Amino acid sequence: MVLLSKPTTEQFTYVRNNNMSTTFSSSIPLVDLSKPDAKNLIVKACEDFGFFKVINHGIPMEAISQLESEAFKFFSLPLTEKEKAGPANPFGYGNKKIGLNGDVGWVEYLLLTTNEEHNFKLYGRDIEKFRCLLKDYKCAMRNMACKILDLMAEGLKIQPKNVFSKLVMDKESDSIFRVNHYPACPELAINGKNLIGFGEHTDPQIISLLRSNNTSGFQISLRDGTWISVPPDHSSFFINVGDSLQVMTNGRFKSVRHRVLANGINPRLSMIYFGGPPLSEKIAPLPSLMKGKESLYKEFTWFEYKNSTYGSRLADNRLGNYERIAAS
Ligand SMILES: C=C1C[C@]23C[C@H]1CC[C@H]2[C@@]12CCC[C@@](C)(C(=O)O1)[C@H]2[C@@H]3C(=O)O
Ligand SMILES: O=C(O)CCC(=O)C(=O)O
Ligand SMILES: [Fe+2]
Repeated sequence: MVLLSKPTTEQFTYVRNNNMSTTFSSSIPLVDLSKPDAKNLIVKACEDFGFFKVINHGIPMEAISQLESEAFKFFSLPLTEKEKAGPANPFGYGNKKIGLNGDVGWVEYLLLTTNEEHNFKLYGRDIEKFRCLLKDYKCAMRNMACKILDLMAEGLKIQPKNVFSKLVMDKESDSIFRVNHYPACPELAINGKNLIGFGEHTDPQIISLLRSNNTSGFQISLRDGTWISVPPDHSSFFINVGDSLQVMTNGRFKSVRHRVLANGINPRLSMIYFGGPPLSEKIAPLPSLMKGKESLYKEFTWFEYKNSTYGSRLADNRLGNYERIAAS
Protein backbone atom coordinates (compact mmCIF):
# COMPACT_ATOMS: atom_id res chain seq x y z
CA MET A 1 0.00 0.00 0.00
CA VAL A 2 1.29 3.48 -0.80
CA LEU A 3 0.91 5.99 1.98
CA LEU A 4 0.50 9.48 0.64
CA SER A 5 1.65 11.95 3.21
CA LYS A 6 -0.81 14.75 3.75
CA PRO A 7 0.75 18.07 2.80
CA THR A 8 1.47 19.89 6.01
CA THR A 9 2.50 23.40 6.82
CA GLU A 10 3.18 22.65 10.47
CA GLN A 11 6.98 22.80 10.29
CA PHE A 12 6.80 26.35 8.91
CA THR A 13 6.89 29.65 10.67
CA TYR A 14 3.77 31.72 11.02
CA VAL A 15 3.68 35.38 11.95
CA ARG A 16 0.89 37.15 13.72
CA ASN A 17 -1.80 38.49 11.47
CA ASN A 18 -2.00 41.88 13.14
CA ASN A 19 -2.98 45.10 11.44
CA MET A 20 0.58 46.31 11.16
CA SER A 21 1.75 43.37 9.09
CA THR A 22 -1.01 43.90 6.56
CA THR A 23 -0.60 47.66 6.15
CA PHE A 24 -0.12 48.44 2.48
CA SER A 25 2.09 51.41 2.13
CA SER A 26 1.58 54.22 -0.31
CA SER A 27 4.80 55.80 0.91
CA ILE A 28 7.34 53.56 -0.86
CA PRO A 29 9.82 55.93 -2.57
CA LEU A 30 9.20 56.06 -6.30
CA VAL A 31 11.97 56.87 -8.78
CA ASP A 32 11.31 57.67 -12.43
CA LEU A 33 14.60 56.80 -14.11
CA SER A 34 13.79 59.09 -17.05
CA LYS A 35 13.63 62.21 -14.86
CA PRO A 36 16.63 64.44 -14.03
CA ASP A 37 15.95 64.37 -10.27
CA ALA A 38 16.28 60.55 -10.13
CA LYS A 39 19.74 60.67 -8.53
CA ASN A 40 18.62 62.82 -5.60
CA LEU A 41 15.49 60.76 -4.97
CA ILE A 42 17.60 57.59 -5.02
CA VAL A 43 20.02 58.94 -2.41
CA LYS A 44 17.15 60.03 -0.14
CA ALA A 45 15.43 56.63 -0.49
CA CYS A 46 18.65 54.74 0.28
CA GLU A 47 19.18 56.84 3.41
CA ASP A 48 15.60 56.59 4.65
CA PHE A 49 14.59 53.06 3.61
CA GLY A 50 17.37 51.28 1.71
CA PHE A 51 14.57 50.55 -0.71
CA PHE A 52 12.73 52.14 -3.64
CA LYS A 53 10.57 51.39 -6.65
CA VAL A 54 11.73 52.16 -10.18
CA ILE A 55 9.61 53.05 -13.22
CA ASN A 56 10.65 53.90 -16.78
CA HIS A 57 13.50 51.41 -16.42
CA GLY A 58 13.66 50.60 -20.12
CA ILE A 59 13.32 46.79 -19.80
CA PRO A 60 10.68 45.69 -22.33
CA MET A 61 7.67 43.98 -20.70
CA GLU A 62 7.89 41.33 -23.42
CA ALA A 63 11.33 40.14 -22.24
CA ILE A 64 10.12 40.00 -18.64
CA SER A 65 6.88 38.12 -19.44
CA GLN A 66 8.60 35.56 -21.64
CA LEU A 67 11.11 34.71 -18.92
CA GLU A 68 8.36 34.61 -16.32
CA SER A 69 6.36 32.19 -18.40
CA GLU A 70 9.37 29.85 -18.88
CA ALA A 71 9.97 30.00 -15.13
CA PHE A 72 6.35 29.07 -14.40
CA LYS A 73 6.71 26.17 -16.86
CA PHE A 74 9.79 24.97 -15.01
CA PHE A 75 8.11 25.13 -11.60
CA SER A 76 5.07 23.25 -12.92
CA LEU A 77 7.23 20.19 -13.78
CA PRO A 78 6.95 17.15 -11.48
CA LEU A 79 9.16 17.47 -8.39
CA THR A 80 11.40 14.60 -9.54
CA GLU A 81 12.16 16.50 -12.75
CA LYS A 82 12.91 19.76 -10.94
CA GLU A 83 15.14 17.95 -8.48
CA LYS A 84 17.40 17.00 -11.39
CA ALA A 85 18.44 20.66 -11.34
CA GLY A 86 19.25 20.45 -7.62
CA PRO A 87 20.25 20.51 -4.88
CA ALA A 88 21.04 24.22 -4.55
CA ASN A 89 24.52 23.94 -3.05
CA PRO A 90 24.65 26.77 -3.69
CA PHE A 91 23.45 26.78 -7.30
CA GLY A 92 20.52 24.88 -8.74
CA TYR A 93 16.98 24.02 -7.69
CA GLY A 94 16.02 24.33 -4.04
CA ASN A 95 12.79 23.59 -2.25
CA LYS A 96 11.68 24.93 1.16
CA LYS A 97 15.21 24.97 2.62
CA ILE A 98 17.08 28.28 2.38
CA GLY A 99 20.78 28.35 3.20
CA LEU A 100 22.46 25.71 5.32
CA ASN A 101 21.30 26.52 8.82
CA GLY A 102 17.71 25.43 9.16
CA ASP A 103 15.78 28.26 7.51
CA VAL A 104 12.64 27.00 5.79
CA GLY A 105 9.98 28.81 3.82
CA TRP A 106 6.97 28.17 1.60
CA VAL A 107 9.12 28.60 -1.50
CA GLU A 108 10.95 26.78 -4.27
CA TYR A 109 13.67 28.45 -6.27
CA LEU A 110 16.41 28.38 -8.85
CA LEU A 111 19.68 29.96 -7.82
CA LEU A 112 22.03 30.67 -10.73
CA THR A 113 25.41 32.29 -11.27
CA THR A 114 25.49 35.18 -13.69
CA ASN A 115 28.82 34.40 -15.30
CA GLU A 116 28.04 30.99 -16.74
CA GLU A 117 25.38 30.15 -19.20
CA HIS A 118 25.01 26.45 -18.65
CA ASN A 119 24.62 26.29 -14.95
CA PHE A 120 21.57 24.18 -14.48
CA LYS A 121 20.79 20.84 -15.95
CA LEU A 122 17.52 19.22 -16.80
CA TYR A 123 18.39 16.18 -18.83
CA GLY A 124 16.03 15.33 -21.64
CA ARG A 125 14.06 18.58 -21.37
CA ASP A 126 14.07 21.39 -23.84
CA ILE A 127 15.14 24.31 -21.75
CA GLU A 128 17.06 26.09 -24.51
CA LYS A 129 14.49 28.87 -24.63
CA PHE A 130 14.66 29.36 -20.85
CA ARG A 131 18.47 29.43 -20.98
CA CYS A 132 18.49 31.98 -23.79
CA LEU A 133 15.97 34.31 -22.14
CA LEU A 134 17.91 34.07 -18.87
CA LYS A 135 21.15 35.06 -20.54
CA ASP A 136 19.65 38.24 -22.06
CA TYR A 137 17.74 39.12 -18.90
CA LYS A 138 20.81 38.76 -16.67
CA CYS A 139 22.69 41.08 -19.04
CA ALA A 140 19.86 43.65 -18.92
CA MET A 141 19.85 43.46 -15.10
CA ARG A 142 23.58 44.09 -14.92
CA ASN A 143 23.20 47.19 -17.11
CA MET A 144 20.31 48.48 -15.03
CA ALA A 145 22.25 47.88 -11.79
CA CYS A 146 25.16 49.82 -13.34
CA LYS A 147 22.90 52.74 -14.28
CA ILE A 148 21.36 52.92 -10.80
CA LEU A 149 24.74 52.63 -9.05
CA ASP A 150 26.11 55.47 -11.23
CA LEU A 151 23.13 57.62 -10.24
CA MET A 152 23.89 56.86 -6.58
CA ALA A 153 27.48 58.07 -6.97
CA GLU A 154 26.29 61.19 -8.80
CA GLY A 155 23.67 61.88 -6.16
CA LEU A 156 26.32 61.45 -3.44
CA LYS A 157 28.58 63.79 -5.44
CA ILE A 158 31.53 61.40 -5.36
CA GLN A 159 34.11 60.60 -8.04
CA PRO A 160 34.61 58.60 -10.13
CA LYS A 161 31.02 58.06 -11.17
CA ASN A 162 31.63 54.33 -11.51
CA VAL A 163 32.98 53.69 -7.96
CA PHE A 164 30.09 51.33 -7.23
CA SER A 165 29.15 50.14 -10.70
CA LYS A 166 32.67 49.02 -11.61
CA LEU A 167 32.29 46.24 -9.05
CA VAL A 168 29.24 44.66 -10.71
CA MET A 169 30.63 45.33 -14.20
CA ASP A 170 33.93 43.56 -13.35
CA LYS A 171 34.22 40.24 -15.16
CA GLU A 172 35.01 38.64 -11.81
CA SER A 173 31.84 40.11 -10.24
CA ASP A 174 30.20 37.58 -7.92
CA SER A 175 26.62 38.34 -8.90
CA ILE A 176 23.75 35.87 -8.70
CA PHE A 177 20.29 35.45 -10.10
CA ARG A 178 17.41 33.93 -8.22
CA VAL A 179 13.93 32.88 -9.33
CA ASN A 180 11.55 32.30 -6.41
CA HIS A 181 8.20 30.56 -6.72
CA TYR A 182 5.77 30.76 -3.79
CA PRO A 183 2.89 28.38 -4.53
CA ALA A 184 -0.55 29.53 -3.38
CA CYS A 185 -1.28 27.95 -0.01
CA PRO A 186 -5.09 27.50 0.14
CA GLU A 187 -4.98 26.59 3.84
CA LEU A 188 -4.09 30.24 4.53
CA ALA A 189 -7.07 31.64 2.69
CA ILE A 190 -9.25 29.65 5.06
CA ASN A 191 -7.66 30.32 8.44
CA GLY A 192 -6.27 33.79 7.77
CA LYS A 193 -2.79 32.91 9.08
CA ASN A 194 0.40 34.38 7.66
CA LEU A 195 2.96 31.81 6.59
CA ILE A 196 6.57 32.76 5.95
CA GLY A 197 7.59 32.34 2.30
CA PHE A 198 11.09 33.80 2.69
CA GLY A 199 12.22 34.73 6.19
CA GLU A 200 13.38 38.21 7.15
CA HIS A 201 16.91 39.17 6.18
CA THR A 202 19.04 41.79 4.49
CA ASP A 203 20.71 40.97 1.17
CA PRO A 204 24.49 40.64 1.64
CA GLN A 205 25.56 41.97 -1.78
CA ILE A 206 25.73 45.57 -3.08
CA ILE A 207 22.35 45.94 -4.74
CA SER A 208 19.34 43.73 -5.55
CA LEU A 209 16.91 44.30 -8.42
CA LEU A 210 13.60 42.55 -7.83
CA ARG A 211 10.72 42.05 -10.21
CA SER A 212 7.66 39.98 -9.35
CA ASN A 213 4.26 39.15 -10.75
CA ASN A 214 1.23 40.94 -9.32
CA THR A 215 0.97 38.75 -6.20
CA SER A 216 1.45 40.50 -2.85
CA GLY A 217 3.61 39.16 -0.03
CA PHE A 218 6.77 41.25 -0.09
CA GLN A 219 7.29 43.34 3.04
CA ILE A 220 9.98 45.69 4.27
CA SER A 221 10.78 46.53 7.87
CA LEU A 222 10.93 50.15 8.92
CA ARG A 223 13.50 51.44 11.43
CA ASP A 224 10.93 51.11 14.26
CA GLY A 225 10.43 47.42 13.45
CA THR A 226 7.00 47.66 11.82
CA TRP A 227 6.42 45.63 8.69
CA ILE A 228 5.04 47.37 5.63
CA SER A 229 3.50 45.42 2.74
CA VAL A 230 4.80 46.61 -0.60
CA PRO A 231 1.97 46.72 -3.17
CA PRO A 232 3.11 44.46 -6.02
CA ASP A 233 3.56 45.97 -9.47
CA HIS A 234 4.57 43.64 -12.28
CA SER A 235 5.75 46.46 -14.52
CA SER A 236 8.20 48.01 -12.03
CA PHE A 237 11.43 47.00 -10.33
CA PHE A 238 12.10 47.18 -6.61
CA ILE A 239 15.63 47.96 -5.49
CA ASN A 240 17.22 46.81 -2.21
CA VAL A 241 20.39 48.30 -0.76
CA GLY A 242 22.62 45.37 0.26
CA ASP A 243 24.94 45.10 3.29
CA SER A 244 28.05 45.75 1.15
CA LEU A 245 26.68 49.09 -0.03
CA GLN A 246 25.81 50.02 3.55
CA VAL A 247 29.45 49.45 4.47
CA MET A 248 30.85 51.29 1.41
CA THR A 249 28.77 54.35 2.36
CA ASN A 250 29.87 53.99 6.02
CA GLY A 251 26.28 53.45 7.12
CA ARG A 252 24.78 56.39 5.21
CA PHE A 253 22.77 54.00 3.04
CA LYS A 254 20.95 51.29 4.98
CA SER A 255 20.46 47.71 3.80
CA VAL A 256 16.74 46.98 4.00
CA ARG A 257 15.30 44.15 6.10
CA HIS A 258 12.65 42.35 4.08
CA ARG A 259 10.64 39.13 3.95
CA VAL A 260 7.95 37.43 1.90
CA LEU A 261 4.65 36.05 3.24
CA ALA A 262 2.94 33.26 1.34
CA ASN A 263 -0.35 34.03 -0.36
CA GLY A 264 -3.52 32.01 0.12
CA ILE A 265 -4.92 32.60 -3.32
CA ASN A 266 -2.27 33.30 -5.93
CA PRO A 267 1.22 31.99 -6.60
CA ARG A 268 4.00 34.58 -6.47
CA LEU A 269 6.93 34.48 -8.89
CA SER A 270 9.87 36.80 -8.36
CA MET A 271 13.15 37.19 -10.20
CA ILE A 272 16.01 38.86 -8.39
CA TYR A 273 19.40 39.98 -9.61
CA PHE A 274 21.95 40.37 -6.80
CA GLY A 275 24.85 42.57 -7.89
CA GLY A 276 27.96 41.54 -5.97
CA PRO A 277 31.65 42.52 -6.09
CA PRO A 278 34.57 40.25 -7.06
CA LEU A 279 35.43 37.78 -4.27
CA SER A 280 38.79 39.44 -3.58
CA GLU A 281 37.30 42.96 -3.26
CA LYS A 282 37.88 44.76 0.03
CA ILE A 283 34.58 46.07 1.34
CA ALA A 284 35.25 49.29 3.22
CA PRO A 285 33.84 52.81 3.41
CA LEU A 286 34.89 55.00 0.47
CA PRO A 287 37.41 57.65 1.65
CA SER A 288 35.34 60.30 -0.17
CA LEU A 289 32.42 59.55 2.15
CA MET A 290 34.40 59.55 5.40
CA LYS A 291 35.04 63.29 5.71
CA GLY A 292 37.31 62.80 8.71
CA LYS A 293 34.93 60.33 10.34
CA GLU A 294 36.05 56.89 11.47
CA SER A 295 34.99 53.74 9.70
CA LEU A 296 32.05 52.07 11.44
CA TYR A 297 33.25 48.70 10.16
CA LYS A 298 36.22 46.39 10.37
CA GLU A 299 37.74 45.69 6.99
CA PHE A 300 36.77 42.50 5.18
CA THR A 301 36.69 41.04 1.69
CA TRP A 302 33.50 40.00 -0.06
CA PHE A 303 34.83 36.42 0.11
CA GLU A 304 35.01 36.62 3.92
CA TYR A 305 31.58 38.20 4.27
CA LYS A 306 29.91 35.79 1.88
CA ASN A 307 31.44 32.84 3.72
CA SER A 308 30.25 34.19 7.04
CA THR A 309 26.67 34.45 5.72
CA TYR A 310 26.74 30.73 5.01
CA GLY A 311 27.29 30.11 8.70
CA SER A 312 24.37 32.29 9.75
CA ARG A 313 20.58 32.19 9.88
CA LEU A 314 18.60 34.45 7.57
CA ALA A 315 17.38 36.74 10.35
CA ASP A 316 20.82 37.18 11.99
CA ASN A 317 22.39 40.61 11.99
CA ARG A 318 25.25 39.40 9.82
CA LEU A 319 27.02 42.75 9.67
CA GLY A 320 27.09 42.79 13.48
CA ASN A 321 30.36 40.82 13.57
CA TYR A 322 32.03 43.45 11.44
CA GLU A 323 30.90 46.54 13.31
CA ARG A 324 33.65 48.51 14.99
CA ILE A 325 32.66 49.34 18.53
CA ALA A 326 34.13 52.72 19.37
CA ALA A 327 36.59 52.39 22.27
CA SER A 328 35.39 54.42 25.22
C1 LIG B 1 25.90 32.48 -3.33
C2 LIG B 1 25.05 33.07 -2.51
C3 LIG B 1 23.81 32.41 -1.97
C4 LIG B 1 23.39 33.39 -0.93
C5 LIG B 1 23.77 34.70 -1.50
C6 LIG B 1 25.18 34.45 -1.97
C7 LIG B 1 26.06 34.54 -0.74
C8 LIG B 1 25.38 34.06 0.52
C9 LIG B 1 24.20 33.14 0.35
C10 LIG B 1 23.19 33.31 1.40
C11 LIG B 1 23.48 32.52 2.64
C12 LIG B 1 22.34 32.68 3.62
C13 LIG B 1 20.95 32.70 2.99
C14 LIG B 1 20.90 33.48 1.69
C15 LIG B 1 19.48 33.54 1.20
C16 LIG B 1 21.55 34.83 1.80
O1 LIG B 1 21.01 35.90 1.94
O2 LIG B 1 22.91 34.71 1.64
C17 LIG B 1 21.90 32.85 0.82
C18 LIG B 1 21.93 33.39 -0.55
C19 LIG B 1 20.96 32.69 -1.43
O3 LIG B 1 20.78 31.50 -1.28
O4 LIG B 1 20.41 33.37 -2.27
O1 LIG C 1 11.05 36.52 -3.64
C1 LIG C 1 11.00 37.68 -3.27
O2 LIG C 1 10.13 38.45 -3.59
C2 LIG C 1 12.12 38.20 -2.38
C3 LIG C 1 13.07 37.12 -1.94
C4 LIG C 1 14.32 37.64 -1.33
O3 LIG C 1 14.31 38.55 -0.56
C5 LIG C 1 15.61 37.02 -1.70
O4 LIG C 1 15.61 36.05 -2.49
O5 LIG C 1 16.66 37.50 -1.21
FE1 LIG D 1 16.33 39.23 -0.13
